[in-house]
Amino acid sequence: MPNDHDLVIIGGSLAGYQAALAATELGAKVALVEPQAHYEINYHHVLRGVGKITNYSRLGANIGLDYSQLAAKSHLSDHWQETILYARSVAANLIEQHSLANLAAHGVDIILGSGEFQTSPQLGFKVNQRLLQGRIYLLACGSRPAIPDIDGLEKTGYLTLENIWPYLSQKHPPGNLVILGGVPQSLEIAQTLAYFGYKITLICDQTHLSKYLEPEISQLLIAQLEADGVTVLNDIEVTQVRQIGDKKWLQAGDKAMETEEIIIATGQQPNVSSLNLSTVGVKYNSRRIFVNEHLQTTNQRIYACGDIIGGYSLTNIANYEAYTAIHNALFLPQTKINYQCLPWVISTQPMAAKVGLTAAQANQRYDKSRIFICKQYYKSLTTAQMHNEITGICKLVVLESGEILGCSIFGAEAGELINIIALAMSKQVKVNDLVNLAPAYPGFGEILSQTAREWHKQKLHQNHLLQELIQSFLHFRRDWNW
Ligand SMILES: Cc1cc2nc3c(=O)[nH]c(=O)nc-3n(C[C@H](O)[C@H](O)[C@H](O)COP(=O)(O)OP(=O)(O)OC[C@H]3O[C@@H](n4cnc5c(N)ncnc54)[C@H](O)[C@@H]3O)c2cc1C
Ligand SMILES: NC(=O)c1ccc[n+]([C@@H]2O[C@H](COP(=O)([O-])OP(=O)(O)OC[C@H]3O[C@@H](n4cnc5c(N)ncnc54)[C@H](O)[C@@H]3O)[C@@H](O)[C@H]2O)c1
Repeated sequence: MPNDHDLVIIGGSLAGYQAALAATELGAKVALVEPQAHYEINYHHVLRGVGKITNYSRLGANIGLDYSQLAAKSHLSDHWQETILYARSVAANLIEQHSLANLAAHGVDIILGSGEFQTSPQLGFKVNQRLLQGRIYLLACGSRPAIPDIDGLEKTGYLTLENIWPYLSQKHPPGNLVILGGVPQSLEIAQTLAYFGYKITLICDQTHLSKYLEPEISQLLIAQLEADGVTVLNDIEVTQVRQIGDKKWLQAGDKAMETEEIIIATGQQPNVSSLNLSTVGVKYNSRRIFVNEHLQTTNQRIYACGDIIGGYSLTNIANYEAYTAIHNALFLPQTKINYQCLPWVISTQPMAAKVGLTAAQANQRYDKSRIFICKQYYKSLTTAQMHNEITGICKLVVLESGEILGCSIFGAEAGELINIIALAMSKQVKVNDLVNLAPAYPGFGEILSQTAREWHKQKLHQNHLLQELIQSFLHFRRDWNW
């Protein structure tokens, strides 16, 4: 029996949206199933922009400008409601830009609702009494918070990163919050709320905030969060939670603490329960759906992308996976997923950004003697001094051949700079080419060429023969005026 659609996409987030648009533009017949009319926008990026303003007025006051009144007046908690309203208006614009109506206008068959797979009479996805029959299916249904098994937590109640905004938008939100878990979004939200005068305690059960960060960047990030007013308790596990009166009480290591609300941010779990996946032979566990390197699930006609396949819970990664899946689904499943050159950021202020391997990961994969670690600090940059953005570091992990294995940056513009390295890595540009980059001056791009130059220095330092050769050559030219 012929299929009605080339592709049926289940889930209409940004990744599902982009996949539907890309496939339609290629001429495919696409249906998209999504239970909600609007996709969710998180406010914290917009709020952080406003939060920065007080930081600037504080800086003005620090250097003796008559900003003291402004700094005092602009205590942001006084303007919380207005700022939330502003964030909502930005969100509304973004929602309109990525609306399902927009997709429908491009010819995508939009079905509002949630459904399930069935195998009889043939493979299909049943939603609102309608059976969608696609040649290929793409699962992009995302994930939801995974709640840790902590004594008393279910009874006491909690919020998650997904449902905090309606709660925090109330007229008198609580001023004292505990965030449990060090995922990128929890760090960003902790810092943003601290800008607005919230008393935030961030608890993470590991020594470093994340296993993906270079240890020195993790330390700088913790120091920055603390400087912004977040209390960071790392290497501590929360074991018990209780409600006492109108307060919540937590046992974290040997510390007992009281808070008004607990926000859980300890990882995600895939949205799989309602899809009837076992009937169609799609295997999964509590963390993810299993996919091969072409993003096919254990049923070859069903692909998956984004948070539902676990791994990196980030929008840019979900979008990359969506494009790869579309390509494989519509044509031949030949393109392999490769995360090596994909950048990711933690959008704190300043940002932490990374692509490729950390030094520790490189040391596990290669002989240590073949690896060069090049570091440079932001304080060495003219532009960093000019803009008072001197907190920061850039770290490059390079193979002896000059191949760039990875880069981690913490500092101003890190989220943009990392894209240059990601492109360099994907095009196999060597570290030498970064030395010759000649970035605009003054500018933060200088940190890349300065860090790359460290590779030259280290190479030369190691090679005594070359050092002597260069010395003799220069000596010869001086003496012979040649
Ligand atoms: C608070 C928060 C802040 C974040 N901030 C950032 C950030 O700043 N930068 C960044 O890169 N990443 C961020 N992320 C992560 C990012 O949102 C996800 O990695 C990304 O959205 C994953 O895309 P996805 O398509 O897999 O899933 P989702 O975006 O979760 O979308 C899944 C979609 O599927 C739909 N759906 C669910 N169940 C079904 C079903 N049964 N049938 C049909 N449809 C279904 C949902 O309604 C939803 O529209 C943030 C996440 C959170 C929770
Ligand atoms: N963390 C990052 O910097 C980062 C970067 C890129 C991608 N990701 C992706 O984000 C997702 C989650 O990342 P992860 O592997 O770091 O998180 P995870 O799921 O292993 O744990 C989430 C966080 O909560 C903390 N935590 C868990 N239980 C706790 C408890 N009882 N008390 C206190 N803290 C507790 C963990 O230490 C960790 O910081 C993964 O899909 C990962 O691939 C994370």
